[in-house]
Parts: sequence; C-alpha cells; structure tokens
Amino acid sequence: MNPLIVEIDVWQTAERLSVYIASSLFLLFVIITSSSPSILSSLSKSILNPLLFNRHLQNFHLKMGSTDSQWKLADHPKLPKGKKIAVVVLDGWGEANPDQYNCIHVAETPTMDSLKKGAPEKWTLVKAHGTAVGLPTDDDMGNSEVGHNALGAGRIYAQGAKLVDLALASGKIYEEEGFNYIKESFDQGTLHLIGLLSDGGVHSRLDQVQLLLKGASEHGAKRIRVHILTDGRDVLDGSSVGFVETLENDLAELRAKGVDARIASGGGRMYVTMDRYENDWDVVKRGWDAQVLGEAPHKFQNAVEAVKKLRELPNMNDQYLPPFVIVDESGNPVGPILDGDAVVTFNFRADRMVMIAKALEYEDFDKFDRVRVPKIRYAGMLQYDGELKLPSRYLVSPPLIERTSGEYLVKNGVRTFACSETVKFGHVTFFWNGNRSGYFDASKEEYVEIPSDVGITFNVQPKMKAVEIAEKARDAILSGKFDQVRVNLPNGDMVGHTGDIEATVVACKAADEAVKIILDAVEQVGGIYVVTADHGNAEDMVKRNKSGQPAKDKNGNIQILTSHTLQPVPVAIGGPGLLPGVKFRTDVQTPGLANVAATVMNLHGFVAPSDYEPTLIEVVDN
Ligand SMILES: O=C(O)[C@@H](CO)OP(=O)(O)O
Ligand SMILES: [Mn+2]
Ligand SMILES: [Mn+2]
Repeated sequence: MNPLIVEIDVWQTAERLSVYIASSLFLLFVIITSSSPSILSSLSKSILNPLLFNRHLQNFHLKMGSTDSQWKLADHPKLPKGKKIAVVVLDGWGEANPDQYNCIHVAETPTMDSLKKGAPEKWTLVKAHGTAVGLPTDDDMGNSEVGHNALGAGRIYAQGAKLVDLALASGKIYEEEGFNYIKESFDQGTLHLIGLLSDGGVHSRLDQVQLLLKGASEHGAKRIRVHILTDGRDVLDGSSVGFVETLENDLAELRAKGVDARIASGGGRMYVTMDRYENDWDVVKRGWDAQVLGEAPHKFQNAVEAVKKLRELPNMNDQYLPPFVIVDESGNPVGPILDGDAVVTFNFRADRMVMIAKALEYEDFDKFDRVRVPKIRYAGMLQYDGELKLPSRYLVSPPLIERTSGEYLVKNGVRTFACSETVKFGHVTFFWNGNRSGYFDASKEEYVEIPSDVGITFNVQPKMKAVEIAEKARDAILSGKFDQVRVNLPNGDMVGHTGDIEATVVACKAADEAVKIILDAVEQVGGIYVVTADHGNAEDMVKRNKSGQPAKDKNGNIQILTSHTLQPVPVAIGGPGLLPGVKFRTDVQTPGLANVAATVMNLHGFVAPSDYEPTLIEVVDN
C-alpha cells in the first residue's frame, strides 16, 4: 500500500477519535438532559456509523452556527502550505480522437500539448458527464453548472435534472408548497409555463414539461399558456420545429380534454429571456415584452409556422430566433401574463433563469421598464439562487450544495482570486461555490469580472477576453496577495456553441495562449498549476453515427454539433512548486471532476474532508 495513503488513514483515524471524544461529551450531555428513548436509539445508531455520525456532526455545527474550528482542515502530512496555485478551467475542452472536427486538435495549442506529455503522472483524464457529475444517466452530456459544482464541491450531488425527474415520477411535486401556491390561481387565472423547449437536458427537458402539463391540468389548471424558447445549442440547430410540433400535439390533446392550452409566445434562447450574469438585460426585456405584455415584432397564429418562417430570415438559427407572439384572428395576443395568473419557469438550471426570476419577482426592479407588472403567483422549477433565495417559491428543492472547497479553503486562510469574463463569471464563482453568490469572506477574496462583448455571437470575436482574463490572473499571481488564482477561459465553449469550426479553431488557440500567460506567472513565483475543463465541446463539432463517423442528414450533409459532448476532460498538474514525488494515483475508481477539489486542497497543504471524493494525487518518496 502507498505510504501516503497509510499516513492519511492514520491521521484520519486520529481525527475521528478526537472528534469522537469531543462529541461523546456532547452526546452524554444530550443523553443526560433527555430521557427520550427515540433520541437514544438514533444516537446509538449514529455512534455505530462513523460516516453518518460525521455528517450529523457537520450538520449540527452548521445549524448551530459554525466557528473557525469546525472548518479547520487537517494539515497534509507531506504537502506544504503557502504555495501559489493557479486553477485554470478551460470551458468546453474535452479529449477526443484527432480529426478535422476536433478543433482543439486542429488548432495550434503548444501549451496544452506540452502538458499532455506529462501523462500519466502529471496529465490524466476524468469524467465530466452523466452520473459522474450527478446527471440522471450516462447519456447526459456535461455542462457548466454540474461541472463547476463538482469541481468546487468535491462531491457528486443529484442535480436539478434528476431531482425534477424524481419529483415528477413520484408525484411529490404536486404535494409541495410551491405547486400548492401556484394552484391558488388555477380557478380564476391562467398557468404560464416559460422555458427552454428541447430534450438537451442541460437547462430543461421536454419530457418534464410534458409531465408537468399533464399533472398541472389534472390538478386543476384550466387555462395554460406556454412561452417557448427555442434551443439549437444543447441540441441540433433546426430541431426546434420538431419540438414545437410535439408540444402542439400535447396541447391539442389537452384541449380535447377541455383544457384551454396553447403556445403564447416564443423566441431563441440566446436572444430572448435566457441571458445570464447580467450580460445584456435587453435579452430579458425582449422576453418580458412578448410573454408578459404580449408584444413582439413578429406575430403568428401558429407556433410551428412562426418557427419555420423565422428560421428563413438571413443567417438565422434556433438559438437566435427573434421574439414572436401568437395572436388570435383579430390580432390579439392569446396569452399575455395578467393579474391573478400563475407563472412557472420550467428550467431547472440556474444561471439563465436568475435574471427573468428577478424581473418576475422583485418589486423594486430597475433593469428595464417592465411597463406593466402583473400580480402573479410565480414559482421556479427550482430555486435558482440559494443566497438570494430567488425565486422564493419553487416546485422542487435544489441540491443543497454546502461545505464547498472554496469555503473551506477561505476559512483556512487561503486567499482566493477568481476571474472570468461576464458570460462565464458566475461559473468560477457562483457555480464553483455551490450556486451561491457573493464572498465567503470579503477580506480574503477578490472576484473580478471582465465585461464580455455584448450583442455578438462569439464566432465574430473568437479570442473573446482570454488574454484579459489571463493578464488579470497573472497580475494576481505576481501580486503575492493570493494563494489560489482561479479562472475560467470560455473560448472553446462559447465559440464551439456557434458551430463555426474555423472560429472555434481560433478560439482554442487563444485559450491555449492564455494558459501560457498564466503558467509563466506560476513559474515566476515558484507556484503550482492545475489545468482542467468542465466538459467537452470544441473537441467534437460534428454529430456522429454509432461507429464514430460524421453522420449525414437526408441531403447528405454533415450535421454540425453546437452542443457539449460526453467526452472526458484533462487534468494537468505541475509547476516549480510541485513536490517531485507528486503524481496522479492509478487506484482511483472512475475519476471524475469531483475528485479535483480534494486534489487542489492537498496542493494547498490540506487534507480534504472525509466525505469528499478522493484526491487524484499521491506523494511518492524518492
Ligand atoms: O450556454 C449555456 O447555457 C450552456 C449550454 O446550454 O453552456 P455551459 O454549460 O457551458 O454554460
Ligand atoms: Mn461550460
Ligand atoms: Mn457551453
């Protein structure tokens, strides 16, 4: 057995013993002050089960208000403290076979190539999709929310997609407070469902919407209006038509049962409603105008026709369809949101729902003129921001992601700097910290957001702000003011989503150059780097058949893949501050993104909490 593992085990046993002694005193106190047999039996169960016991204790500390000592991480037996560590997340940077549709392979990426030469001791691959990041199945591609959650939290949580599946399957969703709240409007008002219409499984899923429509009507909704956002980013471009047809069939079935159910408005997800991190409030305003006010530049009587016609506009695609409203024969919108109505935003993923949630929920709101603010009962599919408690009502409780590595490290004195440009800023802060906004300790943290270009598709500016992000990181590293400098480099992902292969190649090169800037700074301060990614995207830009060859559509054309992938992602470690004996373990079963947190904690000189996924590294004595 590896000596380090033995040492950690010995240490963990010692830690557990001391925790036991302290806790036993506390338990004794409880036992003396309480004669209840049920408490006694659950306590004895806890004592017999160390894992359960640890968790109870941690929860108890959290409930009682935590003190520094409860957050204290044990010293790593071999790895020193005080190293400057750069954590670089390349967004949408997976590992795939080299061919012409692998933009990372095609691009000149000397820095990332040189890291790969360190395999297997300093470069490895980890899973970034499916159950490894808490998604319902291994057919689910990775995404930024679950990826950064896993990277930051060090544990795998059942994510929104899965929690909604469970709540719908068991019917619990209809018994909870959120649904009962909106149900109050069903007698007199309309139920509006707003969200992304596709089966991508990143932000929402069509089958969940179908179940919700059915369930809501069975639970009393008599008038339903759906406000659709077309996708083409998590699914193939052009697939919107099929999704709208499917929805129209479902709504027709509801109408046959006497429910007045229709599509009321729509628009492409990148142009209507689903902006994030306050990059461009106009996007949300366009949605508000169509969904709430019933106003849009395009009016149609039929949603399938709307999507087909709008797709014919020059350079148009599903992601960017302009807003439209569905009108009746007299030209009146069929479903503006009115006083007394209920509204559900049915996306489970947080980032692109926070802004619309604010517009729907906040009384004081000055981001755009809402013109008319209907008195509604609003619920999110999930609560999108745990810190802001936004929205206050929701149908399914989000995963409770707590005790993240970021919080532990800051509470153990690790001064932390995080940076990206707007479109990914929340990824290295909000998602990294378990969907929590703000600082843990403002005196030890600095988060810097570089404004993203607004109103363009990123194939036009594929270099994005990679250099600016890298220079901020470089300055933070050289300043000596921070122990951890964390960035997200968005290029591979944001440009990959445009489906523009040439631009994506430029994007990958730009990201690689940014990595170089950061690694040079690490070199100068004798630091350590951890370079990884949150999921794949740019490494595969074409839809493939079962044998891995590019799939052709019925006209014989290859189909460009704008979405993320199921590919694994690299993790590379190195830098002059890394002890020579540190290398990747070979005994971690199916390593995934969640194993990175413990790894980073080790490199900062700490042992990760015992319920974290195991570290990827070991220290071998030379
Ligand atoms: O842009 C987004 O919202 C998603 C794709 O739907 O990408 P990412 O998970 O990388 O943020
Ligand atoms: Mn991402
Ligand atoms: Mn993406």
